[in-house]
Amino acid sequence: MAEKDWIRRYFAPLAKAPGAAGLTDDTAELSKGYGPLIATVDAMVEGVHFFSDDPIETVARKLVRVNVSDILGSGARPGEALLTLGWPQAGRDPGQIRTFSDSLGTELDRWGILLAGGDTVITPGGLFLSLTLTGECLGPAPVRRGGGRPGDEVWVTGEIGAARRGYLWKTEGRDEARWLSALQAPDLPPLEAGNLIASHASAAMDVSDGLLGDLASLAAASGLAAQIELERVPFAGRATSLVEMLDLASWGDDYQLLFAASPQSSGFIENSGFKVTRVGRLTEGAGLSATVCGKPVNLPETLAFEHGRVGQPPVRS
Ligand SMILES: Nc1ncnc2c1ncn2[C@@H]1O[C@H](COP(=O)(O)OP(=O)(O)OP(=O)(O)O)[C@@H](O)[C@H]1O
Ligand SMILES: Cc1ncc(C[n+]2csc(CCOP(=O)(O)O)c2C)c(N)n1
Ligand SMILES: [Mg+2]
Repeated sequence: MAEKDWIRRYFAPLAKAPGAAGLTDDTAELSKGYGPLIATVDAMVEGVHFFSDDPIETVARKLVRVNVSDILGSGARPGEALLTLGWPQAGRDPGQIRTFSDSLGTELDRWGILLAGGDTVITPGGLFLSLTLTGECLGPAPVRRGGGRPGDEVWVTGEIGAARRGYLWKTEGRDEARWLSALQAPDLPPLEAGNLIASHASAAMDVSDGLLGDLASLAAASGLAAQIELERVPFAGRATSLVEMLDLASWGDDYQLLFAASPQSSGFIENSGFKVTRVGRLTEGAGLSATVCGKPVNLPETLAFEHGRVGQPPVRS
């Protein structure tokens, strides 16, 4: 079996988008709902975003989720997807493509996403994946990082740092095995989080690179300063020291949602039906400052994951 058979057998059955043309044409016609149409793309590379021995099922799940978080964080509902699959020419059984497509199909269904098309290639390197995902805004426009106002409260969904704990377990045998699942396929807030953000957030984004760095980005985009109260952050497990808090809050791979909202919305947000925690606020000024129980803390220079930065851990498999 090769490219054409993989597409026909494994991906065509998933291509439920009305404009997918059964994956037999050059282009897909994308659907547009009532709200503005948005798109995001996130790639995943073996040894950079996942380990070579991660189950192919979780690689498929993570690929979908890292994109869904961007759509929810814009106050939108996921729509249609385009998949790029770069399969290694050696070292990985092509029989895994079937398992990958089964898991991908289940995960796309879970979020109501319809596959519209994609591309399949062989690569001399490791497994490479990229998903492009559209979304339909639930409000009149996407919620941007830059809409925050002075006095807005800052909220985060779910927990922060579970994937970091999974990585420490995998690479150093530190922490507990139970966190590995969060590294392999992050837990996301539910679809309703997109509605909450559309209705109440002045600014929002997903937390992919690290809570502290991402909050600094949101504040900068809004032309404001941000203050974070670290003892309020819903860390996965118990963070017992400042060093641990800073580590969990600056590593990334969380895919939770970070947003700013007027204090008038706080009652509604607290009763959203899923986990959302107030962690800080936006003020006039610039930059990020942090406190623990009211005491200012010094923040490290590096607050987020960044590809290509000197000092980033080496690519590993
Ligand atoms: N190679 C590229 N070409 C065009 N636009 C890009 C490219 N890389 C990033 N961008 C754009 O830059 C902006 C920021 O991208 P970035 O990947 O940092 O977003 P993010 O959601 O925080 O990322 P990630 O989920 O990958 O951590 C987005 O608008 C994105 O579309
Ligand atoms: C094998 C392996 N090594 C390192 C990491 C850590 N990691 C990789 S990308 C990223 C941030 C988001 O990336 P992007 O900006 O591409 O969305 C993080 C925290 C991992 N998950 N697996
Ligand atoms: Mg993002």
